[in-house]
Parts: sequence; C-alpha cells; structure tokens
Amino acid sequence: MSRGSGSPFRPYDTSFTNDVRKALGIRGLMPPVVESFELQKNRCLEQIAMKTTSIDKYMYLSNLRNTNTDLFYRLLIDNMREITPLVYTPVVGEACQKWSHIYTQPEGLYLSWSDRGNLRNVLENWPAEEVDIVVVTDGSRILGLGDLGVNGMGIPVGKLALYVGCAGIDPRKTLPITIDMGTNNEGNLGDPMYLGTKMHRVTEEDELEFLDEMMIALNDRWPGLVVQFEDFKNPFPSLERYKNTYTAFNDDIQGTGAVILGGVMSGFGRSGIPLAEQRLVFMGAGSAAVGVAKQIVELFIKNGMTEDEARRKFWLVDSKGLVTNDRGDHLAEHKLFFSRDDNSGQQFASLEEVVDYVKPTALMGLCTTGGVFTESIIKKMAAMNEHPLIFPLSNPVHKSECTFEQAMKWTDGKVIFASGSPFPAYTHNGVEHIPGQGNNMYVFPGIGLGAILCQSTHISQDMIYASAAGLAKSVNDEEKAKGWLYPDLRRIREVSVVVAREVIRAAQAGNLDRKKNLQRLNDAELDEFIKKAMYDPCEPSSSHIASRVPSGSSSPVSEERGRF
Ligand SMILES: NC(=O)c1ccc[n+]([C@@H]2O[C@H](COP(=O)([O-])OP(=O)(O)OC[C@H]3O[C@@H](n4cnc5c(N)ncnc54)[C@H](O)[C@@H]3O)[C@@H](O)[C@H]2O)c1
Ligand SMILES: O=C(O)C[C@H](O)C(=O)O
Ligand SMILES: [Mg+2]
Repeated sequence: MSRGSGSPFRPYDTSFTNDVRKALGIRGLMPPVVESFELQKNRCLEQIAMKTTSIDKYMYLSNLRNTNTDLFYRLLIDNMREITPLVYTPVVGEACQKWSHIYTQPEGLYLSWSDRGNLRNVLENWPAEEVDIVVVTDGSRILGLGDLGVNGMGIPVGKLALYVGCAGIDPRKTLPITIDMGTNNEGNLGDPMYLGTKMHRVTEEDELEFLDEMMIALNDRWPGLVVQFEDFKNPFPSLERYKNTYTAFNDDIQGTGAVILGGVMSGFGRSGIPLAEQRLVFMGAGSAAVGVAKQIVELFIKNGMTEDEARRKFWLVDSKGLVTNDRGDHLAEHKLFFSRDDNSGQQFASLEEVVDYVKPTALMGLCTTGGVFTESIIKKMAAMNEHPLIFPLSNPVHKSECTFEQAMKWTDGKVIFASGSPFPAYTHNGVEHIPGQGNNMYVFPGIGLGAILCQSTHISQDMIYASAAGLAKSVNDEEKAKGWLYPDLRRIREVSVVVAREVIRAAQAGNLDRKKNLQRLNDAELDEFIKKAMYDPCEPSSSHIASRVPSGSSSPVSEERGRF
C-alpha cells in the first residue's frame, strides 16, 4: 500500500544489493554504494543532530517514516530513548499546535462531519486491505493543550508509531483517524491555514451518533479490528457505549490507569507504607485522574479492602478545589464515586490546603496545569513521608506539575517519582538518578498486540488490570536495585511481550479470545509466538522487496525498458 504522497515501500534503499537493483531495474537511480541499515541509521542520527529545532527533527522523522518505513522503525527501535521524545510527547504536542502550518502530506484518515451517512464509502478510500488497529481522536483535548481540532492528527500518528516500534504491530495494518467535528479553538477558526472544517463543535449527542456510524463502518470493512480512543475531552460516553460491543478501549482512562497502577505497585513497596495507610491526593479530576484512581481501587480491593474502604483512600481536587458532596456545584458523573462526604462541611479551595488536611502519602498530577506542585507543597510531602510518591503526569513537559529536578531538590532526593513526559537525569549527592516515565506508552502497545493476536472480542477490565501486572513484573532486578518504577525504555519490546501475554491470558480466562489454539501454549511458547508475530524491520532482501513493492509502484523504470 502507499500512504500519503510517498510510498513507504518505494524501492530506493541504499541497502539493496546489486542483484536486487538489477532485478528492479533501478541501477543508477541511486548512489552505487551498498550500505547496511546500521550505517544508514548513523546518517539519520547525524542529520537529526544537524537540525536545530525540535520541529525540524519531527518533520525529518515524519518524512523518513513515509519514504523509508523500515529504516525509520529500525532507527526508532534501536534508539528508543532518543527518538521517542521526537515522535511522541513532548515534541508531538508542539507539532500538533503547528500542524496546519507544518503540514506537508496526509498521514491518516480524516472523517468529517460533512461525511456523515457516508463513512463506509470514505473508509473504502483507505488503500490497505487489512487493518488491525485504529487510533482515533476528535482533537478536543490534545495532551494538556486543549482543543486543537484536526491539528490533533499528530497524536494518532504518534501513538501508532509507538505501536509499531514498541510492540511490533505491522505498520501497514495501522490506521490513524482524526474526526473533524469542528473546533471551539478560536485561534484555529481564525487561522487561514487551519486544515479542519471551520465551524464550532457539534453537540455531544451528534458526535456520539457519528461515532456509532464510524464504529459500524470500521467493523464492516475490517471485522474485529482494535479501536483505541485517544484524547477526547469527554471520553466516558464512548467508552461505556463501545467497550462491551467492540474490541475498543480508551487509552487516557484505561491505559493511563494501568500504567500508573503498574508504577504504584512498585512504588508502594518502596515507600514502605502498607496499603491500608496509603492516602492519595489527585490534582485534577478528569478522565485520566479518574481512570488512574479506579485502577488503584482495584489493587486495594484485590488486597482485601471493600470497595467503600478503597475509594476513601482518594481525595480528588479539580479547578474548584477538593471534590466534595456538599461543595454546592453540580458534579460531573465521573467524579461522584470519589466525591468526599466526610469533610464536615469544610471546603478546601487550594491543593496546599488539601495536602495539610489529608497528609497524603502520594500526590498525582493530572490537571493540565504546569507548576502546581510548588516548593512549599513538595517540601510538606517530604516532611510528612520518608519517601513521598510524587507523580506529575500531565503532558507535554511544560504542563508537568513539577520537574524532576524540583522534586529531587525539594525532597532532598527522597522522592519516588514518575512523570508523564521525559525529564533529564539529575545528579544528587554525586549520584545520577534517572526519572521514571509514567506514560501509557508502557502498556497500550502491549494491550493492542495482545488483543490483536488472540482476536479478543472485547477489551475487558481484567485485561487492562493484567497489563498493569505484566508491566510491574517486567521491572528486572537491576532496575529494581536502582529504585526504578518502570523498565528501561530500551527494553520496551520485551516488556510489550509480557504485557501482551498477560492480556491474552486474561482474555482467555474471560472467554473473550477467538483464537482458541493459543490456549494450548504454555507461557514460554506463547511468548515465542508473540515475538515471532512482531514486525522487526531489517535490510530488504529480494523476496522482501517483491512482496512490498506496491502494484503500480512508483518505480520510474518500466517493464518495457528492461532491467539493468
Ligand atoms: N502520563 C500519561 O500517560 C497521561 C495519560 C493521559 C493523560 N495525561 C495528562 O493528564 C492531563 C489531564 O488529562 P485528562 O484527560 O484527565 O483531562 P481532563 O480535561 O479530562 O481533566 C483535567 C482536570 O484537571 C482539572 N484542572 C484543570 N486545571 C486545574 C487547576 N489549575 N487546578 C486544579 N485542577 C485543574 C480540571 O478541573 C479537570 O478535572 C493532560 O495533561 C494529559 O496530557 C497523561
Ligand atoms: O500522549 C501521551 O503522551 C500520554 C497521554 O495519552 C496524554 O494524553 O497525555
Ligand atoms: Mg492521551
């Protein structure tokens, strides 16, 4: 297939041997030297280093992905720590903000309000015969950057790049979708270059109707595909509507919930505080915060608490202060479960007041507002706890509730830390510390891979919980000894195998798997099966090229002119 203006499998790779070049009739159309991927990767790294802005690096990498897909993924897989921040958070945030201005080629499918009633036909235009996985956004809450409209396309593109890089999903079977329901971002509406429909957003009811049509159309064209919902301002209605009907999940609620659960499973152990004594304050009470809190509730319940005891371990703070039953405003439905009824009529407007009142063991930031974990608050956390858990999880970097350096300095190195976006290492008392990255990228690739391989009918809560347990299990002894909550990103493909295996086992336990013969495999055999199924690009061989050159390929040398 070809995506966009460039064909990703165009036969111009300097790794082609002379025989291959001859067979394809492309001798002379490229420099004579035959190179390994290793050498080509070094050239790519050199070129990235030459670019002075992050956006230039992002655009270079997008172009590489579209013109030499295999080389791009080899580069990503082998340089995960260096390349991920350039194709994913934080740089993808800036790319989305500038999307309509840096645009050079289409990289996914745009489904517009004016296409309603006709979505099945629009899907027919996507050139791939097979699609295993879709990531879809409506652009209404892109990272912590608000409503970006169709400029949010960078998010499905970036998430799917990680599906390929981190879990070996075949890039030709991935489909990024942005639905264009209008935007309430006045900047976009007034921008002559804005690439979306210039209208205010349709109502939530209209959007749900549109999503219904999209889900039916997608499953009609590619039955059973996995659909990941991403960065919707209000993601709860679609999750409720589709989780029991399709193989679908919401990454911001469920993926984030699982990745932070995985981190706290390790972090609670390190803090030395028993589960029964944990008290968690969340700054932010949106989809991600509630998703994370609900997953941790499950951990408490699995460890013997009642649901009521478990939910009382959480204090959620939103833009109006501590979420309480008697605060006097109408609480959105998703906040009710955690709303406090034991505040004796007292209300707490600021995070600092809540911290004084609750004396938390853990502080989670999912509020889209940078810097709200102040020096004073963090110092209080350190005074109250031997090892306070502080997770500023908002993205991208400038929305992070504090930096790693601040958390280390203000707790004198005692903090147990994870952030949503990557921070540099920090040296404290002569020892270099690497911060954990509590980002859903540690689980969504494995969740998708597991669901695809066992052909799961749904993605159940048990499968999500299993992904967190798989992640926690994946931290090796060396990483534990260094106090890490998450595995080294360079091992992400190994981690995705474990996550996928646990997800498959949970699907099997719930009888949701359609590919029943995987049940006969023991864990080692299942891991082997998963690894073999993963895309792992290498220098193209003749047969590889023959299978990938698209029909009607853009090779400028036609059959008639012969081969040399
Ligand atoms: N680390 C990860 O893997 C991960 C995953 C998902 C989301 N996130 C991040 O979490 C953030 C929130 O995402 P969401 O989907 O929950 O968004 P949301 O819009 O649903 O929720 C935001 C919440 O923050 C509250 N809030 C906003 N400003 C505040 C302030 N100044 N003080 C207190 N509360 C405030 C709002 O009232 C709301 O409850 C985003 O920045 C997103 O990038 C991170
Ligand atoms: O995209 C990310 O980096 C994580 C998360 O899904 C978010 O919305 O912030
Ligand atoms: Mg997201």
